[in-house]
Amino acid sequence: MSTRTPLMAGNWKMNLNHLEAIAHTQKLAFALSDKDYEAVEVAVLPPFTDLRSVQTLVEGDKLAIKYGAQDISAHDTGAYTGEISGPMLAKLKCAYVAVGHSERRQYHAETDELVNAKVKAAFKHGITPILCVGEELEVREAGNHVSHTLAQVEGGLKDLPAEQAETVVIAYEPVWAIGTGKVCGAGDAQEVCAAIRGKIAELYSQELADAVRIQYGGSVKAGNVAEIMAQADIDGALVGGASLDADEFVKIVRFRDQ
Ligand SMILES: O=C[C@H](O)COP(=O)(O)O
Repeated sequence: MSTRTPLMAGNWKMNLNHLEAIAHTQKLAFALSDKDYEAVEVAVLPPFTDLRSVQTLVEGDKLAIKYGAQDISAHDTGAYTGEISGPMLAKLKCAYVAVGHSERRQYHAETDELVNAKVKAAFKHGITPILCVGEELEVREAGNHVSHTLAQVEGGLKDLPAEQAETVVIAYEPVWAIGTGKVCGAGDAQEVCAAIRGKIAELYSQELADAVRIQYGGSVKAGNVAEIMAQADIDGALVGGASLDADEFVKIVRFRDQ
């Protein structure tokens, strides 16, 4: 297990309307205690339409839960119908934003170049990007998963100054393990996460790479989180489906008890 503070983030994807978001966040807040927040940073990534409600709840009740968005526009303002900008997310005091999630890459044809622009847009507005990377099944079967993922890391971090790179969060999510119930073996996940840290060391320095948090994502549940978190280069989880069940997500946050 690493010495970096773990980040457990629930990516709700396109689930929960704003009323459900309030109820869900309240349930998490009720279950989690100071002891949990001392050991783990907890974040939720609701849909855009829920963010104001979650912000109101978190600020009103002074909750320690962090929140963020699932995507960000590369542009600050302008004629970009349907997009949500960094200044808008900053105004909602988002701490995090997922960038380059495989579902954005797959369904919205996001390239490494666009993902890099979004990473920079997040930092420009004081929001920490969670840069998502990972290979499709055919890439893994061809044995190219490490080089594929490292190219995404390099593309996503291109021209990023060291003071920003050291605070970025990387989420390694093998696409074939997302929402499928197929978990990447903890050792296999560790292999790629260690390679990601090595790539960051090559791009910046070992000291900087040692500070970066790398999450694993892909069918994380209470039943497998302890083994995943036992790996030296895994510093948290980006949780999809299981984060929609408050009791399950709390168990994931309490991975040391599982
Ligand atoms: O962002 C989260 C990941 O895509 C993982 O989703 P999952 O936990 O439903 O497999």
